[in-house]
Amino acid sequence: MAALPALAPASHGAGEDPTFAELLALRPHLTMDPSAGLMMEGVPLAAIARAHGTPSWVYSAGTLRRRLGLLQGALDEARADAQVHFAVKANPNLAVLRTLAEAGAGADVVSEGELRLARAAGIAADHIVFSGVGKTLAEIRYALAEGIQQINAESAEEVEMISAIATAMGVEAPVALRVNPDVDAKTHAKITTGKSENKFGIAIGDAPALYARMASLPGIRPVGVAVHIGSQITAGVSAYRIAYGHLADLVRSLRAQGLTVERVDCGGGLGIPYRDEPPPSPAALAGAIASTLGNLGVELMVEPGRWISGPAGVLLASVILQKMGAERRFVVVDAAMNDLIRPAMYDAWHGIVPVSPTDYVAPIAPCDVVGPICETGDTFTRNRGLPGFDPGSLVAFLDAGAYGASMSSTYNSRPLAAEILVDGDRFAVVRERQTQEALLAGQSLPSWMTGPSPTSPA
Ligand SMILES: Cc1ncc(COP(=O)(O)O)c(C=O)c1O
Ligand SMILES: N[C@@H](CCCC[NH3+])C(=O)O
Repeated sequence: MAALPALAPASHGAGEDPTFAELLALRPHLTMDPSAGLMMEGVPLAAIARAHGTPSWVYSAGTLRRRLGLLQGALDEARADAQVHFAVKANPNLAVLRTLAEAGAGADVVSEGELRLARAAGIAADHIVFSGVGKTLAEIRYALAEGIQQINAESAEEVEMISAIATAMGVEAPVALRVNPDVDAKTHAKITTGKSENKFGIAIGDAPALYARMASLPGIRPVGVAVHIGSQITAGVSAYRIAYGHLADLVRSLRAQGLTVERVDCGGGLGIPYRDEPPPSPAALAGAIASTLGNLGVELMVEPGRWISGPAGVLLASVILQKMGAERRFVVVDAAMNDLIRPAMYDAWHGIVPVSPTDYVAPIAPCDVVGPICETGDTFTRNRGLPGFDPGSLVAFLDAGAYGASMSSTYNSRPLAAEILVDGDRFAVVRERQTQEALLAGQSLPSWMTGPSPTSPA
């Protein structure tokens, strides 16, 4: 094996990446113990890797509860009295959902699968909102049969579909209209949802006529309006305030038409600091809600995903090897873009910290951290200052509790990673690592193909 060049110490100065200490200081559930190494709550991450292998997603139950409580507290403080509905797409793990449900969260779902998960986690149907731009007939039927709290309709066409299904079922569908306020949330283009060019919601100018139509249709009970302007919003709360202001005007004009508006769904999108972004605080969001919608006498709800679960999770991975390329050092880990796709998809930055205490005192030098997948895009970071790792060293990718496991795939026929919940000094596997057999399961060969059965040993 070619010897690696000596690693020159690299300093983290102003404008550079945050240091390990800075990253950990902002994530109180992660601490560096001089003998046990990186801990999540009371559990050494090395013990989890020993017991259950890598790559593994590890979630802090305490952090889930704490962040839900902080958000709820900020809303209460601002007198924005809103129900918190966790956006299940951010983290659909059953144990995560149960943790949040026990702490009082409802759910925002976008598919029958998410609805079933939320119900299985113990969230009552009348605490669940069904969002999404393309719900199928079967999904709408299922949601109504469950007794869902609210369906957020996103088009005139969908309103007609819901009316027909509800009428045939002999039920009344509680429907809110998701409007598109044409507001720029100043986030990544792939995750902005409130601009007129985006596929989401109906143009706010078309809302009064459609809401009136909803009131005249059989099988529909118009309950209110909804908005969601994008995700990972870190440019302050001014876009929220503008969107909510439009929503408040809409509520007033609907009421002036004699229509009933009971509820306003304020959406999600509150960002988190992955690197050094200044995120809007829950208090600022709560203030924006209270100042625009607070005196309308409507029930309020919010649908955050990332803000609650993102910081609560890490992706724990092992270094397979280090190699020197022609130009740079590559740290090859056993996690890949099939596990955490955010860097490949959005050029997202995730903190990467070592687990072993010795790696905290070793000199650091720039490297690229990559996975084993056969794509150059399978790169978690470029030019990151990290120590020289021995094979088997553990690293943790931070803020992987939202849009991590939920967006993972089996690309390159890599099994889905295990998921583990930490609560105090306990930890448990809450989703088993997918087996190699499971990867093959469900596949079959057509009758005209000959040869050995795919499930018999070669
Ligand atoms: C309708 C809806 N609500 C809530 C969310 C949750 O977003 P976030 O995780 O950014 O809070 C999303 C995703 O952006 C969404 O599409
Ligand atoms: N999946 C995206 C966010 C999209 C939110 C979905 N509404 C991310 O990882 O940042």
